Amino acid sequence: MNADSVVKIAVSGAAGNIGYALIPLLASGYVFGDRPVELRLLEIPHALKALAGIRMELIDCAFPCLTDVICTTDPREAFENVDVIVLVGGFPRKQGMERKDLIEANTKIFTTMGRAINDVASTNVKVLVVANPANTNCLVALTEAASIPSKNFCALTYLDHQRAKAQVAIQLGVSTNRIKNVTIWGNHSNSQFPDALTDGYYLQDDGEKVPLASLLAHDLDWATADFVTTVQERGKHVIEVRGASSALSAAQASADCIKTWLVTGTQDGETVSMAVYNDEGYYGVQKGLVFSFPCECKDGDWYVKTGLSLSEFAMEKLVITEKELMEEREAAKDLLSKSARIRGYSSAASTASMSSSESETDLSGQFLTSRI
Ligand SMILES: NC(=O)c1ccc[n+]([C@@H]2O[C@H](COP(=O)([O-])OP(=O)(O)OC[C@H]3O[C@@H](n4cnc5c(N)ncnc54)[C@H](O)[C@@H]3O)[C@@H](O)[C@H]2O)c1
Repeated sequence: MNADSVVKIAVSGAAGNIGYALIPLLASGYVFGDRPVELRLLEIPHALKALAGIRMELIDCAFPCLTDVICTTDPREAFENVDVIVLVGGFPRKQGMERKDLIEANTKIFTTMGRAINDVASTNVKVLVVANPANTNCLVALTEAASIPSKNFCALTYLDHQRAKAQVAIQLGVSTNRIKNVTIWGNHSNSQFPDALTDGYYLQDDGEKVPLASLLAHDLDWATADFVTTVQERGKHVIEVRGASSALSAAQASADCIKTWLVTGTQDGETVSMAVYNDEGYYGVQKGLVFSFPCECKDGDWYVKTGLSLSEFAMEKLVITEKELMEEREAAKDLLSKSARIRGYSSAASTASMSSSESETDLSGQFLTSRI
């Protein structure tokens, strides 16, 4: 990205709870500094009126860097030649809904998103998937966007990463920003493995890195049990207490993920958790899954940190979350089988490709373009 040019950012699900909290972070300069920003806000037709209201509020904020706000129900208009796409819009889990039904509904949406990205986005576009099931939605989108490098995609586990840092900081009675290199492994779901012990450290004033494994040596029961379940179930707990999902922290984590990935990079020796396409079989995890790993970011790219030595306990946890992701991929694959350009995944139907006109009807033809 050219540091002076307008940064064009598309946000799907922009009128939803996370969208409402995320958009000001993108428009205010929090992520991209004083670079001019153009926003393309994508929604489904019934949310278009609410979106028009958000556009009014954005105008009223008088953000100095915000050059334009385009509201649309057409993913092609939203994604054309943008630099960044944040996919927040998805089909919500309803009471009594099976996980496979959730995957089915979202696979349709993310098939459409992926194809639109493929058809109109620049090959340099960077895509962050927030909507759940985030890892598998990301896999579907990058599979369909075959002309865009898979390295340009990631799914959000940065919120889980921040939750893990905060829990360790509370346990040790220290400030959160001193806790580095905790890792969320695997899926953004209850099967994830929040790991403080493998690479985590406490950064002292003098720059010395004290391993969390030694600081928590007398607290291993906590680090391998309570800590893990607290982070895994934090989203559910917030809903119970707040009566609504964790939109504020999810928006903040989305903004911080984009900023670290695309603007600042990680500090030397530091990692953040990002769910990325595993084309290398990192840590023995099956190739072809979008899996959360410890990542370093530099010059707009992520790199999985390799060479960490995982305990037997950690390996067992990785297998659990890997299995869930394989099941999700299997469920999505059945739906993708008509188009199925599944990267790293052999499918008998993988050669038959659906045309983009077919794909538009996939989402019940509900998109209509409307530039407000
Ligand atoms: N990865 C994470 O860490 C994380 C954390 C919290 C929430 N989430 C997920 O983020 C998603 C959004 O959460 P929310 O609280 O904002 O939900 P929300 O229901 O308030 O908003 C979702 C918005 O998406 C829109 N939408 C639905 N289908 C769309 C489509 N095909 N195209 C464009 N927009 C569409 C809806 O109209 C709605 O405005 C959910 O899937 C949620 O589970 C992820």
